[in-house]
Amino acid sequence: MVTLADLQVRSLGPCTVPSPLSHYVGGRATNEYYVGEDDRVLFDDTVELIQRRGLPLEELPTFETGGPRARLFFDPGSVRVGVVTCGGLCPGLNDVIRAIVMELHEHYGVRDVVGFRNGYAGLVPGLGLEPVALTPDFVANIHERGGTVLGSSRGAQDVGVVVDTLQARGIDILFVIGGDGSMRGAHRIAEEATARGADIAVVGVPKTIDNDIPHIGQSFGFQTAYSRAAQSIKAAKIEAEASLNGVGLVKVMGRHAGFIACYSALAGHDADFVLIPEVPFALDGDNGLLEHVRRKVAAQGHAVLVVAEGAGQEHLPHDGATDASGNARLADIGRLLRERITDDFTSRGEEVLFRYFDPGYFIRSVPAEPSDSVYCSRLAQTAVHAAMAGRTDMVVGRRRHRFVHVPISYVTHRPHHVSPDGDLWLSVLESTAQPFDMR
Ligand SMILES: Nc1ncnc2c1ncn2[C@@H]1O[C@H](COP(=O)(O)OP(=O)(O)OP(=O)(O)O)[C@@H](O)[C@H]1O
Ligand SMILES: O=P(O)(O)OC[C@H]1O[C@](O)(CO)[C@@H](O)[C@@H]1O
Repeated sequence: MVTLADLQVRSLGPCTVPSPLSHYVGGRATNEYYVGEDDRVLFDDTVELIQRRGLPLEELPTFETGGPRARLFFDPGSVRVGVVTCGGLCPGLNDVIRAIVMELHEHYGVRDVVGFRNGYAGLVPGLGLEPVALTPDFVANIHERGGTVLGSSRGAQDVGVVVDTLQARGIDILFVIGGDGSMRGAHRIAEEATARGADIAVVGVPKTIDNDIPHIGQSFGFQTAYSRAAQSIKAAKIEAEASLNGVGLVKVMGRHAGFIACYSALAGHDADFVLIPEVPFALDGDNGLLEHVRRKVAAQGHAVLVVAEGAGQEHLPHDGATDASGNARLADIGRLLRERITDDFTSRGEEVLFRYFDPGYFIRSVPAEPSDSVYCSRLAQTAVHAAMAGRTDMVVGRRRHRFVHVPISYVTHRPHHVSPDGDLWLSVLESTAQPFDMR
């Protein structure tokens, strides 16, 4: 008998290795084309990586190609599917939910899909969070709204209890839409299911507006988020320009990575300073930020700063506080900069008009823009194809225009960072290092 274990993604290993896919339950999707069962993608950046490390050519890592398989592991007529969204919000969550439901319904004829409410908490009995039936009617217009119709949450859940619930409800496939924490949770659920001998496919669609997930190209919702942040920067510019000695500061999200700050600044060319977690900066002294801001205002009459929330943490006291999921609570760099810049001008007897913008929750709660919407749908479709073909413990991603299957462990190690020197290749190397070292 074929089990999920026979069908798993093996992204590490020689590209000549025969596919592990050799037995199937049967069935066909109603798609017009099928991905060859052995199709794998070899990316040139990984070739370069391996060559730099001096590893033999036959160990090149490959990624399984995403797309519909001709033969399925689950019977569309009887498969039961669950969907859950966890962690912080992100534009496009509803698009992903909608596309999962529609793909299952339209292309596979799957009728039994439920949404677990408020993240993994919805898989814990006794909290009054009954799953909701996800039908085409229910999801028809949800993409027009920001947020997630399923709700979300942070905080720890017992993986044993979660798998108990999946088994009790007869769930065969669980789609997890969430960030790195959610993917760690998904991995543990997949492991626990395997340990119990339960054929439950767990497939992730990675999410974060911070865009710091390695191996998947840009994360969905990021483009919408930075486009909106760019509007705040534009507003800061207009306010600062119109004032005598105007200083505009825009604080955006980005705990560990400054992608939103950088891309939103690049989108409008209105920012004079962009501060990101990847680049420490001095506040005081001749080469400190305060002096640079003062000079910029003296030269052009105003200045605009964009700061990612994780930047400049070295200048702030930390109390070790964490959120419900154990993520460190950052100290407020925006407030510190407002105080220090204002004090700096005042202490010199100079006037300053400071305008502070924090579009954080606004930019992540809006509906996805069209390009993100399309991307969400394609990720969701890839996830459905993978799950129906019996893949588990994996996420979907788009690397260099190809939709691929990526083992979860690839995306939970070493977040992707802005490469301050512009060396994208090196940042790929960094984000790739951990999985390779694990071999
Ligand atoms: N290390 C972990 N092991 C198992 N499960 C985890 C782990 N970390 C988080 N989770 C689960 O994933 C859920 C979401 O995690 P978290 O709050 O860190 O958000 P996230 O998925 O990282 O998204 P975001 O990018 O918005 O922070 C938690 O509620 C928890 O159930
Ligand atoms: O306030 P919340 O909901 O915990 O989320 C904030 C965090 O979520 C993120 O957007 C990641 O999803 C971080 O940049 C940010 O610090």
